[in-house]
Amino acid sequence: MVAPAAACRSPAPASSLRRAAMVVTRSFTPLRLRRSRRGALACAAALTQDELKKEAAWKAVDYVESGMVLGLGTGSTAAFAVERIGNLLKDGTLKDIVGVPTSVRTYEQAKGLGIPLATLDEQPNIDLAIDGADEVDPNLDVVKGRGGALLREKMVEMASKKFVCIVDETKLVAGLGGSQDAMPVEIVQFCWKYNLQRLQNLPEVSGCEAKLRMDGDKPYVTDNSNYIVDLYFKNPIKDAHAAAKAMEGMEGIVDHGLFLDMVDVCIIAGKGGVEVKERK
Ligand SMILES: O=C[C@H](O)[C@H](O)[C@H](O)COP(=O)(O)O
Repeated sequence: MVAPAAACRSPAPASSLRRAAMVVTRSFTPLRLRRSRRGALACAAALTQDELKKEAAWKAVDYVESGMVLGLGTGSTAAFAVERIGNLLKDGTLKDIVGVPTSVRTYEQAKGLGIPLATLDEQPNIDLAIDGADEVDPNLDVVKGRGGALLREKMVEMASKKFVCIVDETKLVAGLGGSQDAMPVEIVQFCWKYNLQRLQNLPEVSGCEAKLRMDGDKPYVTDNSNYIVDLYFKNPIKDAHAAAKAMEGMEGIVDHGLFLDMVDVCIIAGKGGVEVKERK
């Protein structure tokens, strides 16, 4: 089942960007590990962050149907979804899946699991993308890219009819930038200091500290041969749409980790259970 080209998302019109998304909680499922009331308490308390990530990932795979073209996300949460898809293909529950990986890492994992793969050039119309996030705000706008895969993720997820984001509850923030951890920006290598300075001084992200991401004693290089500047905020970004627009207008900035108006469904696994939130 391949989505028609018209079904792929296009950037939201400027007028709708500042409107708060309507987000509804569609369902709340107690954790799968709960078997009895007594057991439930014991299990929930014992769940690690990785187990919560797996809960969210497995729930997202319920959206996968045979015949779909899938965007395969990157990161520790998405890896659980990729593994699950591989296993369901192996045991015959799923058939005729084609995966479009969002990083070399995910390509290697999916290939190892025997998932048939294609590039975005070969499969530009994706039915469903499943991926993790670093921060999720109440509108289901997210920060992505702490694993360095933001550019390919954004390309694949923009080309997807539906984007299901999977997180554990530690990723929830009141406003993007609020975790006081990195908001990544992918930049060209050429004169990177010039762009780092410009990012640091950009009024729309005022007050941030910009740092070149390192890999040991060398700059970190993305799958696309670019560098990453991580922006650290003391307070949440005031207007994420304005910040995104400002960065998109800068020469040498390839892309940024603000994924706005993109997530259709967010699956959040917490100690109490798994919550499914939908953007309407
Ligand atoms: O570049 C990495 C991706 O955007 C990841 O989806 C994101 O960093 C979340 O990763 P994790 O699931 O490992 O927390």
